[in-house]
Amino acid sequence: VGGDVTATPESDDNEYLCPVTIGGQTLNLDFDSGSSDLWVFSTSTPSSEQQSHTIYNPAKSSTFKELNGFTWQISYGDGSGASGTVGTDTVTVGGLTVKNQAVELATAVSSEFVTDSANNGLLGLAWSNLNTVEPTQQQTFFANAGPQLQQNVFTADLRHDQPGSYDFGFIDTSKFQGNLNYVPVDNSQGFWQFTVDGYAVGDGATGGNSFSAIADTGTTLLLLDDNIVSDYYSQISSAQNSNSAGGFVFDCTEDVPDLTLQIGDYAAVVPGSLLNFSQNGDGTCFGGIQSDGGQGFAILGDVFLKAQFTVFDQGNVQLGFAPK
Ligand SMILES: O=C(CCCl)NNC1=[NH+]CCN1
Repeated sequence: VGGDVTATPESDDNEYLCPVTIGGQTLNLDFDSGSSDLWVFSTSTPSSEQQSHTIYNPAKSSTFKELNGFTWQISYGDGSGASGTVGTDTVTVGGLTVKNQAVELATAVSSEFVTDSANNGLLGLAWSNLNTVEPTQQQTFFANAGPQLQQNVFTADLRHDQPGSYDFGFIDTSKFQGNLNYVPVDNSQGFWQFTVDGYAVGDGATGGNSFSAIADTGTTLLLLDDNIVSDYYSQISSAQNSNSAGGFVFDCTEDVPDLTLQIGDYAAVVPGSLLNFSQNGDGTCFGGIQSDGGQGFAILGDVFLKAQFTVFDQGNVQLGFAPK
């Protein structure tokens, strides 16, 4: 048994939304390999915060069960957050069904979520030890689905300004070129965390120290150590770190170099076209590479993942990458 679901980018590829059916009700959720809670806008969300969101109504689901007294509270790397209560229901993603899946109902959401009306919640795809439900931590959809999958994997094929897909339980070899390159994952912090062995800017030599990174579909950009960020933007003459823009910007007319991350034997190339991320409206453009804020690991978000086909292998605790 497996599932294939379309991942549709919001404007500027800010995030990717996928249809999920919960107790017969379909909502578009942000699939997030950097967190492990499945939460939704619901009838428990204050009406002032519901705005034009699609909400889940547990009272209309014949399979919903309240987990009495259970709560959750999450904060994300970008400072956004949400909290609420918990129940279980039948959850279906691309034809793959999990019964008695923990579904977290938002009773409070931060402004980033209120104003993002296309996003009706998140489906966490990191490891279950990151789940925030108390008093009893809950399993992710992918962890619960594992036993019924032919291969205990899910894959991500995110694309620039066009629909991509997530597949659960199988690897579609038509979605990538050549062979998959696997690296071991350290899931002790709950992330899809692995080691990057070096980097190169443009057609320069590969150098630098090895560093830790997480594969995170829930983060928009490619967040790296400040030294690498400075080295990269030193190659773009008009680049500057703009407080008002919130990061590095450069003239939109500039030729933007590729970035290559050396992952074991695999040279993961992120083309310059993806690194000129968005227009600021004043002739400057916002870079797809920005600082990771010095938190000790890099965050390889959608800007990186758009350039690779990625296998999240729960069975063997490893990640696989291939060009597309
Ligand atoms: O929170 C993180 C970073 C973990 Cl280090 N990624 N997931 C996410 N979801 C919404 C915004 N960001």
